[in-house]
Amino acid sequence: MLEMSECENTQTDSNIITEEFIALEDFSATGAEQLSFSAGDTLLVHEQVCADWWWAERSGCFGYVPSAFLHRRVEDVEDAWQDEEYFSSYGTLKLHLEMLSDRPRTETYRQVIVSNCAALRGKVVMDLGCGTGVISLFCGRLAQPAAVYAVEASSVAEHTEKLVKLNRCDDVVTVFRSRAEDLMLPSKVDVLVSEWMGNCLLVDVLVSEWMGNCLLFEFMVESVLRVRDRWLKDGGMMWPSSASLSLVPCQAHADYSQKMEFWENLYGLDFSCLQPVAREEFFSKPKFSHQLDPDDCLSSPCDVITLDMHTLSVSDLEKLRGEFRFTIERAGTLHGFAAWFSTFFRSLDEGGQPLELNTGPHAESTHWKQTLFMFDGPIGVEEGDCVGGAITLQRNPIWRRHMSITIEWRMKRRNDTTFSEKSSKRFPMWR
Ligand SMILES: NC(=[NH2+])NCCC[C@H]1O[C@@H](n2cnc3c(N)ncnc32)[C@H](O)[C@@H]1O
Repeated sequence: MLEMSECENTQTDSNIITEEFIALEDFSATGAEQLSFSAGDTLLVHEQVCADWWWAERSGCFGYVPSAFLHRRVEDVEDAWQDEEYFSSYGTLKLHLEMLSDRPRTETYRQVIVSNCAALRGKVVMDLGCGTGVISLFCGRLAQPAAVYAVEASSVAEHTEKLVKLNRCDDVVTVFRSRAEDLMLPSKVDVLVSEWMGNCLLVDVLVSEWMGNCLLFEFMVESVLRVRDRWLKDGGMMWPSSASLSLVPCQAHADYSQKMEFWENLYGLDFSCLQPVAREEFFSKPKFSHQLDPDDCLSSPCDVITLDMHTLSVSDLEKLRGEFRFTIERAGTLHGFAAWFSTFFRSLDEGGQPLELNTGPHAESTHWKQTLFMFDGPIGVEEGDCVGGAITLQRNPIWRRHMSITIEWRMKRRNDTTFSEKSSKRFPMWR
């Protein structure tokens, strides 16, 4: 990032304005003339002194701020939710085929309905984001609810109507083609069931063919919470009832070899000057759908963030932080961390056993697989070493389906008494 001194020599770039901007990320001032701020803060920019540094004000304090951390106010950004692209991606069968083909995922929801079928008798259920309606059909065919509201915003809802009739559930299941937040319903519901989870729990990554194979992100959990607050009866059940993000320090020799070491000797030629470019291109963002080999786990995994879906609030989603402390259980190479999620479904029966969908490396593989966060360089580790730190999921204040994940860590070698300096790496998803 440009230093202040270079900036002051470029007065010609100066541009006097008075415009509000939103901070995308936290910024900690490194000098008295700079102004610190947090993600989501509104800053009043008075002068774009040069391309990289602007003179701004926040709550009566003035200082230089890095322009890269700022974005025009959200109302200037059309469609911060990118709903048109998002829902269009679900209008074709491709993504529904992928989800329905995911046996552990779909079978878990079927098991939830089967094991609660007695308690579901006479209940009103909402299936939020029902897609083709498979969960609603499980309810209609395997239990005797009073009513099932199958809510789907994309055009796949036309097919869902037909599937409900074909499977003789139209006496119980009603399809609403609507964004769930915009619904007007005849009654509140006893159970709100939804399959909203994503690769890093909160954000699912879609390859949008509608948008020319560009990546799109879901952030469906906000819709689930808003609908819960409006339509779930007091004491009603959320399925999943809770969700947790798990993390483990891991090896990734294949990825490091194929993307980094690859350039060292290419047909007898030295391409190693491309390694910094490769690092930026391949390791600066999370690697989704990574199949983590259990033998590449260097420690036992731990749950770093747990969400109680009955009490979690939308504002909690802006920034979620979890701490971790791993003891390395066998010598190896620490290439980074792998993450995945688990969801839990409380029983409607008092004392009934909860059900779990675990998408980790030790469970049957799902379409999400795991997510790999690669460090810039590998770290040799020995049994007994310790890796401590924190993971932060910071939602993008502008692009509401986007977030960034920052991992901070320190190492303590087994014979040392103190931890190393803190290392930190931010992985944007996507802006
Ligand atoms: N686990 C995930 N990563 N996604 C699986 C569920 C996605 C389904 O929910 C629909 N959907 C998503 N958000 C909404 C919403 N707010 N209202 C209605 N349908 C929705 C979406 O169109 C798609 O059919």
